[in-house]
Amino acid sequence: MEKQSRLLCSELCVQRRLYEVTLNCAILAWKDIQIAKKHTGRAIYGAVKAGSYCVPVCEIIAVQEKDDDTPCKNTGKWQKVPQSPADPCQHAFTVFYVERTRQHCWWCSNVTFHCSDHSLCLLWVQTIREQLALLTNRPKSLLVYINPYGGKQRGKQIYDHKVAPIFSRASISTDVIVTERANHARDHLKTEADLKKYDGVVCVGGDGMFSEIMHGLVSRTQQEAGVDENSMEETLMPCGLRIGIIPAGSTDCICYATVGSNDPVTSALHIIVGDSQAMDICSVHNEDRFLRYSVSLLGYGFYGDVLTDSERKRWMGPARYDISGVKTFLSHRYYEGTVSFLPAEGNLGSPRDKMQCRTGCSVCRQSSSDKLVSKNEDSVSDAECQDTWTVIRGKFLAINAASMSCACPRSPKGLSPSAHLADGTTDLILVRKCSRLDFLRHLLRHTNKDDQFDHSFVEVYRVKQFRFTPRYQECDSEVDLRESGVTGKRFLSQICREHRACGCMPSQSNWNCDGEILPHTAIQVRVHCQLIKLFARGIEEQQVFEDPYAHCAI
Ligand SMILES: Nc1ncnc2c1ncn2[C@@H]1O[C@H](COP(=O)(O)OP(=O)(O)OP(=O)(O)O)[C@@H](O)[C@H]1O
Repeated sequence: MEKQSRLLCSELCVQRRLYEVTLNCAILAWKDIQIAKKHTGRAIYGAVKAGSYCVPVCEIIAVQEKDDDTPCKNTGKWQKVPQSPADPCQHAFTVFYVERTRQHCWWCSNVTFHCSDHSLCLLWVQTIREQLALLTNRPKSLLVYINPYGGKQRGKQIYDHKVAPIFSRASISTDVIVTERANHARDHLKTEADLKKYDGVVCVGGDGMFSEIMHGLVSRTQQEAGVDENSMEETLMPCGLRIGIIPAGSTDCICYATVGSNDPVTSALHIIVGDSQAMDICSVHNEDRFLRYSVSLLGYGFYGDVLTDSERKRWMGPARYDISGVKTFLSHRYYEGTVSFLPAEGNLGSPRDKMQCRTGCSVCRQSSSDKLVSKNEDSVSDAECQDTWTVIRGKFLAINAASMSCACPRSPKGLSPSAHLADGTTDLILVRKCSRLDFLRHLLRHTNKDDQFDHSFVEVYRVKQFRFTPRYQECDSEVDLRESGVTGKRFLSQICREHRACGCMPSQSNWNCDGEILPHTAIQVRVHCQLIKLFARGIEEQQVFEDPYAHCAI
């Protein structure tokens, strides 16, 4: 058997009749190693037909020596390669790798190489393992929280059947905690978890569960760094551990917007290959009190009302959002108040830029970090920008701040298609009072390709900070000056100026903060650039999926 040791390269190449494993230090080539049939699907078949095939070794998940006495049971579809007496292939190893399928989904595929020489097989296995061990961005130990009640209550089942076997295949050790109550994961992360033991934290659940994990991790990091979360002026400390999301909720918006699908296996594979996607976080304060963090949508008016109504209909399951949506649309309520904001620098683009990348593909991430560098070089501190605050007063059907596209299966482009995950900004969308028909036209554009901002009653700004004060609280401050008694103050603050005679309650909505209702309507919001990292890579461009050479990662 001829062994060759040449070239430096990080690829495993398969060529027509000569199969070569090309790893970091050597190409090992043997003519008698065969791909075990074309049973793993069109990727390998296409590769053999096309004549050559190369993709980075970094998307190999694992390699396993195959015990020839045990028939391969991986998918149930596998057949052992028939062995002829003239060509006995008694030894084999299986490479597990990422295969891209449709709609941004990944699949764990495998291919088995057969060889007559046992020591050769072992050398391949050992060399591939050594190369995998060099990939230090891959997690080896994870802390997993499962919400057994999220979505259709299948979180535990999804983890046990779809995710745990691939983690184990990739030799990732896990500590699993099945939550027993709301905020169990957040509190555990904040106070008890021994985070030094782990390379990442994984949540199995929906957006609410992700929010718990994110709050726990961000708060813990600030505590350890001695940062006061109640102060709007403090610069928050970025978290060291990455977060993985295994989708098992009702909407799974954050997973969808960062990975491109809500498929648990795809998310597990992104965790295994050690992807990293930075993400901005908005802190929300009411005066000097920290309320919550937000990563996706802060919505007052329409989206606040939909959430408030849907919370009363939890028993309906995911259908509650549709019913509450229709009800809220028909009620057509508008709210008065003042929005003030600090616009982002011009080089960070505009929400009306043509959509290029929804979430930060590698190209976009690069350009974004370039912009961030230039921003730092300019040293434009928030303090220097204080005098550029813009103030808008009016009657609004909706005030939305989208820190990411908020794309989901219902709205494939999302609320703000060009919003970037990690550029330190949020897109502030103001929908002014308009007719029901106009508002319907605007809402429908979330579901098609038309420009949803192209209406006279819609304004959109890319901002770094914003504040909202509802009209009745503006009255409040005026009343404060005149009233000295606390009781009187509280009473009058509830009464709308125009309706003093009738004493009716002023019209007010709630803020929907990533699916949670905030207890205050007057809020101050500040975007913190790249505060956390996810095990994700943004939505890959479609060509990656359409390229026949990119279907498999070996
Ligand atoms: N063991 C538990 N019992 C009850 N509630 C829990 C438990 N664990 C977590 N929770 C809470 O359940 C809420 C909803 O969970 P989750 O986000 O996983 O599902 P969902 O609401 O169906 O999905 P989505 O948020 O994507 O719409 C979260 O806010 C979380 O705090």
